[in-house]
Amino acid sequence: MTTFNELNISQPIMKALEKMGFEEATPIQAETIPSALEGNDVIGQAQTGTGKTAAFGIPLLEKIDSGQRKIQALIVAPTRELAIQVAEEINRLGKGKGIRTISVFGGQHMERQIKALKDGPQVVVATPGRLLDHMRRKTIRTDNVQTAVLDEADEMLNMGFIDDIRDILKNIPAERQTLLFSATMPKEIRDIATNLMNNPKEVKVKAKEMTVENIDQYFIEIPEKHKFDTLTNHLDIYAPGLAIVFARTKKRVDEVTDGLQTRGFRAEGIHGDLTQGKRMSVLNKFKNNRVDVLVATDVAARGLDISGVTHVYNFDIPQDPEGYVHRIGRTGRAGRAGEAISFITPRETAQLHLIEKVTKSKMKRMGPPTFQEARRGQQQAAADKLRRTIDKKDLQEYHETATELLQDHDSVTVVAAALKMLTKERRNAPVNISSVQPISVKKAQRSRDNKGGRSGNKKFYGKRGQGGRSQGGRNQGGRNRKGNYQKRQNNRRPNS
Ligand SMILES: Nc1ncnc2c1ncn2[C@@H]1O[C@H](COP(=O)(O)OP(=O)(O)OP(=O)(O)O)[C@@H](O)[C@H]1O
Ligand SMILES: [Mg+2]
Repeated sequence: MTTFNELNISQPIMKALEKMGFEEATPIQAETIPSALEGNDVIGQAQTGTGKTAAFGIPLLEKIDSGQRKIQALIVAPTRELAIQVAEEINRLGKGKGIRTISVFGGQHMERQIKALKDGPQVVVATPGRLLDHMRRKTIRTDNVQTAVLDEADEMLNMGFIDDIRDILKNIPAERQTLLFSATMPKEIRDIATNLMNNPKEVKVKAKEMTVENIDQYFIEIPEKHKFDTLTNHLDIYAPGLAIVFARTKKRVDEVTDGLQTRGFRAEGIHGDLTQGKRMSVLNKFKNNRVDVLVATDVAARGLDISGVTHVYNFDIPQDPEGYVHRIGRTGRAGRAGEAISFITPRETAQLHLIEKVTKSKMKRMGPPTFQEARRGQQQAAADKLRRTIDKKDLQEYHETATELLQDHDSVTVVAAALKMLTKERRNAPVNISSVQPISVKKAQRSRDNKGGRSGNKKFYGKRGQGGRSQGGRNQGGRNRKGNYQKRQNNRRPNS
């Protein structure tokens, strides 16, 4: 256990940490902060939800001269919502030191961003495409940048973003400190990373599995055409707090969302074809519990820190193991428990095994829940409602009517009627989801075996998403909480 005190952190930042409820440093923070404070380049790898943001945020903030209203640190993140979220956390950490952090990303008015940039923030968090735009327009000047950070580094150095990242780094003074963080770092990507850095220290928090151990992982083997009913049955039985459902394409996200709404769930979809305004409003509703199920492409797979997510569903199995790690890492954050349920079609069992092998974790088989079990789940939810009402103990004025009812009927019948009225009748309208090809493991495996060469890699990763440019980020979130944590995770690319 390491306290922040032992890490030589300045008073204003210590105060911020206290305010945020951080009592002790997480392992990745304990291991990277001292090295980064010494000025080293660092590659930091630790599981999802283990505080990597503060691990790079604290050292970069310590170096900033808040009297100077010039950009001194640049953080690059793959999606807009993540850029927003990271900026929020860095702002919280740096506020007491008078440091201002803003985010800039595609899909937002340039003029508005230029105005914010003129205000003299010392830290800018950006998606790559928009950052390059600002660099070309000289609305972002890099002469005073001392620290460059790639959050979700393996994603940023992947096919979609690598060219932009090279251009960005070329424009930042060579004496800079470079910090790279992610829950996953495939070897071939690490090699690329090392070339862009100055003798980096590699810190990998040791963990048995790549995934977080407090996430219970399950798989359900089912044919494609039964996925949707299985999903709604499962949601009924286990009544998650907040759930994220990952689907492979934007079209499937739309279809699953529509289907869930038809069946009475408070669901919304998020993917890269939506306007930025819509993306933000959907995410905000999800964070404020006005939406219970977020259906998403991989645009929501990385980095997002939303408290209250208890279940992650892989409606479609991800294309690579790193993607799996990041997706399921949206739950089980900062030491909390979570569940991940992956739907596997019979032809995708090889992909399941590949994921298990690479992540060194095991998914337990679960039978598909039946409609009867789902009905029972709905009744349980009604019974819970009844129990909560009983607990409130303000039923006096109903006693007389209740007694009358019990004179005419036995108590079980009366309670059964009340339950029937409270049970959410699931509209069982048929829902059709257009089918997709099963994931072929051969392709993924081939490129994995073809280590070393960028071309092999390209083939593998090239599938996901085209063109790295401001695909989009998003998300904010970042809530602080006390105490315990856990870690690790993996990643993939927002093709949405
Ligand atoms: N030392 C700490 N003590 C308690 N909570 C912390 C601590 N450090 C970070 N947190 C909280 O833990 C949560 C996860 O942190 P963060 O988003 O930085 O994780 P991450 O490692 O970047 O995950 P991912 O790999 O998914 O991006 C956040 O809500 C953050 O505020
Ligand atoms: Mg992160």
